[in-house]
Amino acid sequence: MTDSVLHMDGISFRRGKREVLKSIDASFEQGLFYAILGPNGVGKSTLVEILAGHLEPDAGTASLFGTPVNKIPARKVAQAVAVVAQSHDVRFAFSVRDVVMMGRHPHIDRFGSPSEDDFRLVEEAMNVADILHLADRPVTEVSGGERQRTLFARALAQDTPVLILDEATSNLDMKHTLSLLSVVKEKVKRENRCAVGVFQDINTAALFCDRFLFLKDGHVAVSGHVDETLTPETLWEVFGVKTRVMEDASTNSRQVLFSPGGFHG
Ligand SMILES: Nc1ncnc2c1ncn2[C@@H]1O[C@H](COP(=O)(O)OP(=O)(O)OP(=O)(O)O)[C@@H](O)[C@H]1O
Repeated sequence: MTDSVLHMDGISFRRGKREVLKSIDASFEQGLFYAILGPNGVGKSTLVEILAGHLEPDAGTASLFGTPVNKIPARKVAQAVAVVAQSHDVRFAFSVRDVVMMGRHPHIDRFGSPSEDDFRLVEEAMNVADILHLADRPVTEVSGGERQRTLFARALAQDTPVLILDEATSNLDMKHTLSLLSVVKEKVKRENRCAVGVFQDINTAALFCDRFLFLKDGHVAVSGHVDETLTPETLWEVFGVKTRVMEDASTNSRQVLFSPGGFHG
């Protein structure tokens, strides 16, 4: 047993005949922002869905604050873990404000109404996600990126110690990607929270995350500090792409250069 916020112990998960995750061990601690990376279909979303308690592993245990997630009532899990997934499954025409208020539901008594604090957190989250001007619009009638920011705001309003981002910024413009991930990073550092994000864009992940976890063939291929793991060797091993990795002094972060034909040498 560890004192990690989230812990995966021997997690395996099967989709049909294919074993997607094969005995994965991983720990996620407070005060750190983790990036999960790897090729399409490798199991990144599956892994975070197991962490969030949305999927039951075939073997192994996912724990939240030392207790198996599947032994914790869903409402308690929702008080501790907020998830921002990609926004295509929003089907009902709730207003943007009502969707953000849904983030407060795990904290409001079943027959109670939102308190002043709930309303304040909702307004703050909408402000951070830059959607105050959309508050009364049906969420089905805003753009894909605006809907994504609504789901981001909902998770921020949920105000949990753990935040899981599943390609949460993939369809956001640069400005909103930078501002929302800055807010997440600040919460992780100032408020000692834990964030775990699935990213396709390695350079965005490198700007904000402290630790990388690369998946390949159902296993954790490489994991650790960004400075130690974000190397041309790792990117070749995991993605089969030749790259250059540069140290950017102004942001103090590593950035990857890609070339269509690959770099040689
Ligand atoms: N609902 C589902 N039913 C059956 N198989 C699924 C389902 N969702 C995903 N899979 C399969 O499980 C495997 C892992 O999918 P997952 O979505 O976790 O991968 P990922 O690494 O997040 O991929 P991507 O980078 O493409 O988003 C893939 O082979 C995928 O085809």
